[in-house]
Amino acid sequence: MDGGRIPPAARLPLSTCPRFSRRSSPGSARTSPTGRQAATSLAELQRRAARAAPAIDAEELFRREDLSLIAEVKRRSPSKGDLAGIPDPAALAGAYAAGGATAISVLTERRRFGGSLDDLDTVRAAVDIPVLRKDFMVTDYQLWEARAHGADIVLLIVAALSDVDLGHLLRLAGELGMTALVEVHDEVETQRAVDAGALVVGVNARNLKTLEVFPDTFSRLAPLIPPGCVKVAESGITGPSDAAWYAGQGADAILVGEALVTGADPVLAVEELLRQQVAS
Ligand SMILES: O=P(O)(O)OC[C@@H](O)[C@@H](O)c1c[nH]c2ccccc12
Repeated sequence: MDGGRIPPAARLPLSTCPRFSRRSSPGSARTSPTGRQAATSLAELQRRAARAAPAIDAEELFRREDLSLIAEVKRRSPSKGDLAGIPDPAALAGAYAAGGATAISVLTERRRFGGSLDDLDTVRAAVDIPVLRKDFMVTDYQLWEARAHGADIVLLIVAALSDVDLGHLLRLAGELGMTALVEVHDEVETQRAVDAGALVVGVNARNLKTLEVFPDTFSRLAPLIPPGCVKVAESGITGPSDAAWYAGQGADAILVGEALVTGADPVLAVEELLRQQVAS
């Protein structure tokens, strides 16, 4: 796949995916993928990736724990607007790690989520657990960029990718030593993820079109995911009882953003999520 090629946009609503938005945002040339690509060549990123510390094997860590927690650094979301200022992403990530999080997810998309690659750098420098670059990853360039900035995990959203591109990016992530969290929303996407060879499948309970959360999505799709895969429940997890419920439904990991960035004490919140009792 050509690093600069724009994939079919039709499957993801424009409101959710900034890359496909028709509105141009002033002053974004440096922060948009094409702007960054003009400033830093792929060859330069590849040199930086070669110098970066090797990626941590997050997939293996997810398999080791009863329930792993991926704790998210997220300032804003399209569904909720402003969530938290997060003036010190390093401190927040450090708190998550101190509470026992298995990995940290960092939103790097700017316009809708208020994130940046600077946030990724800051968090990477602050913690020694795996870091997920959370963005709409559709090109080789973005994967190399993630690795050059020290990411261990990348998000691949099935709804945003053709089968060919999904398979290609999954392979490239593996070649770069990174774990791919392959995100699905329905039965068809789950089958596509499995067919592509995904080993870590994230079930996002948030409907991409309406942005509503449907917690039953995980229990509906989990049986379609082969037992050898790591199953991650994503979105709308508000506290320990939700964590317990997902653990009881067979989730190996949960991904939590809003509840952690809006809470008072992130160390305690992470500890409580992980102390959950599996609901019988
Ligand atoms: O803040 P929540 O409801 O706990 O959700 C976290 C995470 O699942 C959500 O941020 C997310 C899941 N998939 C995404 C894709 C892009 C941006 C964000 C996301």
